[in-house]
Order: sequence, then C-alpha cells, then structure tokens
Amino acid sequence: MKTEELIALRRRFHQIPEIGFNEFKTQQLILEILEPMAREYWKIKLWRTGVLVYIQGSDPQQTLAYRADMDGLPIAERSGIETFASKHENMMHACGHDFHMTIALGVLSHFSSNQPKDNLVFVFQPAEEGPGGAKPMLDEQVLKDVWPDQMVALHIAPELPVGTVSTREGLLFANTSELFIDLKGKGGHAAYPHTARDMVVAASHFVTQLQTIVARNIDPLDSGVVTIGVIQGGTKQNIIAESARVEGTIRSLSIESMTEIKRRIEAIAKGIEAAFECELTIDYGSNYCQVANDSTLTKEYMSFASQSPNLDFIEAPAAMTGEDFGYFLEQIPGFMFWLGVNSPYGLHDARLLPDEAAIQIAVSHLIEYFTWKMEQA
Ligand SMILES: CC(=O)N[C@@H](CCC[C@H](N)C(=O)O)C(=O)O
Repeated sequence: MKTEELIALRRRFHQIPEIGFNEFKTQQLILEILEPMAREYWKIKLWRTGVLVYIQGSDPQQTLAYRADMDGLPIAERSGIETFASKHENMMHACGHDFHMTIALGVLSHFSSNQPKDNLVFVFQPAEEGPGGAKPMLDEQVLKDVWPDQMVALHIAPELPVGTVSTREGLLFANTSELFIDLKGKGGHAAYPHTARDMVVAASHFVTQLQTIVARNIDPLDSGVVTIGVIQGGTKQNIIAESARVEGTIRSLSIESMTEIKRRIEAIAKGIEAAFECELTIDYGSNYCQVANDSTLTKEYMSFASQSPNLDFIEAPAAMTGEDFGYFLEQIPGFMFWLGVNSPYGLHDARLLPDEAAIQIAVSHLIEYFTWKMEQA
C-alpha cells in the first residue's frame, strides 16, 4: 500500500471508534480491505469482533505473528481535526489502535504480493482497553489452529519522535486491575444530615484515603498506581446522596504489590463502612498481567532495530501502562515495542494527534524485520 493509501485507511478507522467487543464496523472495514488482498494460501477467520489472518509460507520453518488491537475509548475527541474526526459521539481512537490496525494491513498488503517463506499470522484483537480480548482468544480453537512460535506487537508512543522505536528486555508494562466500588448509605433532605448517611462525603473520604496506599504501603523501590477516573453520586444539590460509585485502575510492577494494594483497598473500605455507617462493594473488573518481553527475542530485535538505517532505537524504561498483549506473551515468546509518533498530547488524551508519517515507517520496519527473521530460520 502506498503512503497515501495507508493514511486514508487510518483516517477511516479513526472515524469509527467502537468500544471493546462492539468493533462491528471496524471488523467490516478490516474485511473490506482484506478482500482484494487475499490469496489461495490465506485463511481469514473471525473470532467475535476480531479477525485472524493466516498466510501459509512457501517453505515454512516457523510461524510469526503480529497483533493489532481494535477498540476505541469513551472520550469526546478534541484533536482539532476537521476532515476525519470521530463520527461516533463521545468515542475516540485515543490510544492509537487506528494506527496499529492500519500498520497490520500495510504489512499484510506487502505479503499479499510476496508470499512469505514462513507462515504469518495477523491477529486483529478486540477489547484491549477492556474487558480484554487476548485472554479469551488464547483459549479458542481459531488461534490454537495457527499457534505462532513468536508474536510481536507495537504501541504508539506520543512522547517519542517519528522515526524512533523503543523497547526493553523483560518487564515493559505493569500488572493492572480495574476497580469499581459501589457505596450504599441512606438518602435524605439536605437540611437533615443527621437522619441520612451521605455517600458523597463517604466517597470523598474513601478516594482521599486511597491516596495513602502507594505513598505509605508500597516499597518506594517498587512502583504502584491507584488512579480514580470516575466518581459519581447524588441526584440533586439539595438531596443527600444515598449511593455513590467510584471507578479506577490499579497498577504495579510486582505481583506482590498488586496483592498489597488490593489488601489495603479492602481494609480502607471496611474503615469507611464503619466510619460512615454504609456498605461498600468492591469489584476488580478485568485484570491484566504484566507485559514481559522475551529476553532472547527482544535482544535480537533491539540489535536488528539499532542497525536499521532508517530508524533510531532507544532503550525503553518500564511503564505503568497496561496491555492484555501480556497474556499472549505468557504463552508465546515475543515482545512489544513503542513506535514514536510525536504528539504533544499523550495516550487517552482527547487532543492526541499522532503524526501519520510514522505509519509507513512502521510498515516498512515490520516487513524488514519479518523478512529478516525468515532469512535467519
Ligand atoms: C496502552 C494502554 O493505555 N492500555 C490501557 C489498558 C487498560 C486496562 C484496564 N482497562 C485498566 O484500566 O486497568 C491502560 O490504561 O494502560
């Protein structure tokens, strides 16, 4: 695919962001693009809203895979784009999955006119932002039938310049857990607080006390995050709120710290129940394991990328982002790397504006990498 075609395709994806396991239009667009590319040695399979493409190699010694995530986020776009902003109200591709899918299709387009020596699998995976598509997909026959020997994924990095890639051996992304807490008290008239159990006050204390966990309970040499992204409660300014809801995410580098954070959340919740005479129900939603890059393959890739004449390679620090690609890496050796897209605004920001020049760079880089890997086998 030419650069202009890749950019046009990315813009089509950008206009139709869909929430996890609702990527129906996205799936259709992928199938539309794949249709003229498919060859007799290709198999295209659907899994829920995802798509798997298997390309039989001409003389296969191994099966290499690339994973692209598909879902958007519930964010009202403020990127300033006039011609191709999201058409879905309060939805945005604010985590680069429009880039990830376009890059996959660009690489596939190359292998449509050049049959690879080894087998290739392209996984378009739904629901990375939640509730997680990787874990259930790993249990499905559709993936078991084409089980890869190695798997690679990339993620856009707004803070890195275009023309750079970055990764590290071992732990790249954190362990994560979602957090949903419902508080139930007793509503009442604003003028009679003593007859009620106010959940706006209880939720405020709860959120404030959660801030002590990372500061006071986690080893400063480890890392943890407790972020509350949503706090809801009440119906009117002069009615005491009977209920409230708090939603967030927990992150840690070590599994021990994740256990400790959850233990402390539960203890603080009990304290809030006693102090404010209410009930708290905790739901941890979906949990993602860490993204741990395979040492040998990552070292080999880092050496390949460092020698690439068209790219700069930067060694990455570990990040507190989460990614369910970690589940693939638990069972299939591989790695994830960052792709520089130079946006002044970061991931999950309504103003994210990645530079589209990075798309062609990534397509060429992955074609070169896969071709080189096949020559080594
Ligand atoms: C790369 C990225 O931004 N990933 C998301 C993954 C979300 C996991 C889950 N829904 C949670 O919030 O814990 C991230 O927020 O890091």
